[in-house]
Amino acid sequence: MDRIENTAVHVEGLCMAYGERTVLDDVGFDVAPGEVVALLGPNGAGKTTTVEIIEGFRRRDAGDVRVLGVDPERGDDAWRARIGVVLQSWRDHRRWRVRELLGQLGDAYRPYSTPGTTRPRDVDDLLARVGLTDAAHQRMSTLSGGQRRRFDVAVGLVGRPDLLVLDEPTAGLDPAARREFHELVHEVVDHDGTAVLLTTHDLAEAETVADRILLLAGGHIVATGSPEAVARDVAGPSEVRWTAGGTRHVHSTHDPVAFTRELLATGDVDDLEVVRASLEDAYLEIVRRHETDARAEMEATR
Ligand SMILES: Nc1ncnc2c1ncn2[C@@H]1O[C@H](COP(=O)(O)OP(=O)(O)OP(=O)(O)O)[C@@H](O)[C@H]1O
Repeated sequence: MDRIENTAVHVEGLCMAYGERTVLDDVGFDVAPGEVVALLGPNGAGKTTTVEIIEGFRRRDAGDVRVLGVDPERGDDAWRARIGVVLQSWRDHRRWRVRELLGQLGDAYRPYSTPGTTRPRDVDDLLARVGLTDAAHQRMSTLSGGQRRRFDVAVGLVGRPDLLVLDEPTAGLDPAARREFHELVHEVVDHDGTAVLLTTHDLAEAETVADRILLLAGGHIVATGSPEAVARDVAGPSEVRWTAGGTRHVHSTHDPVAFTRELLATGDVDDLEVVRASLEDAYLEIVRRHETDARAEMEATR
């Protein structure tokens, strides 16, 4: 029990259907404090459904879910104050000005300050961190899509959450804003020990920010591990490419470190490159395998 109490998110045997359509079938995973976990999967795989259940916005059909030790269906305001949420689309408060609205939303967290955790975060500092200082006095209705997304991330962080749940946080952000967001995630994790659960379709993003990925397909978690481990296990060997005496060589290996060490010991290498299997290769392969299996199962039951 202690293990579950100390886990930021604990999900076990989670099932969810919309009418006849089963979306989640016996899903289980944990997120530890200070861990960044990316939930991946094709369109309609059930990522948003999963995060909405965790946020307490959607009732599940079955399974055990604990978020910061509490069942989200029974979470009170003090529990909610410890969770930062960035939804897929949040289009309201058009007439408010940016700084004013963030300050107002932040004030709701004030009663939940503790001796070790000052709530809310300083609004001007947060606006600077998400790149909205220059837009601080603009009305919400005048923000661009990307600025609006930066604001959404600020809303998720303003209460200095113990758990931050983000649904496609960087959709619509330009590459610079995307990189700033990744740095911000690393900072809140390192500084505050925040646990982060995010959904994304951007596999490079998952590789950059996540300690661990969960790949959801056909209602199940079909792969889990560090991005490197999943890529290595599924997508096959790495390629070592090198030049020696003016000649190019290529060798496929599951252990590029050992191979490279031996190669360098020969002393005859002018140029060296290791091309690892990418998470994208692994993702496409897992989803393809899963879809083939699901089709075969459907045909067998006809
Ligand atoms: N309120 C609802 N009522 C009925 N069906 C729903 C509802 N919400 C989601 N669904 C269906 O459940 C499935 C999973 O949807 P969900 O939004 O959780 O997937 P997702 O993995 O987040 O997809 P995407 O990557 O497209 O955002 C989809 O087939 C969707 O059409």
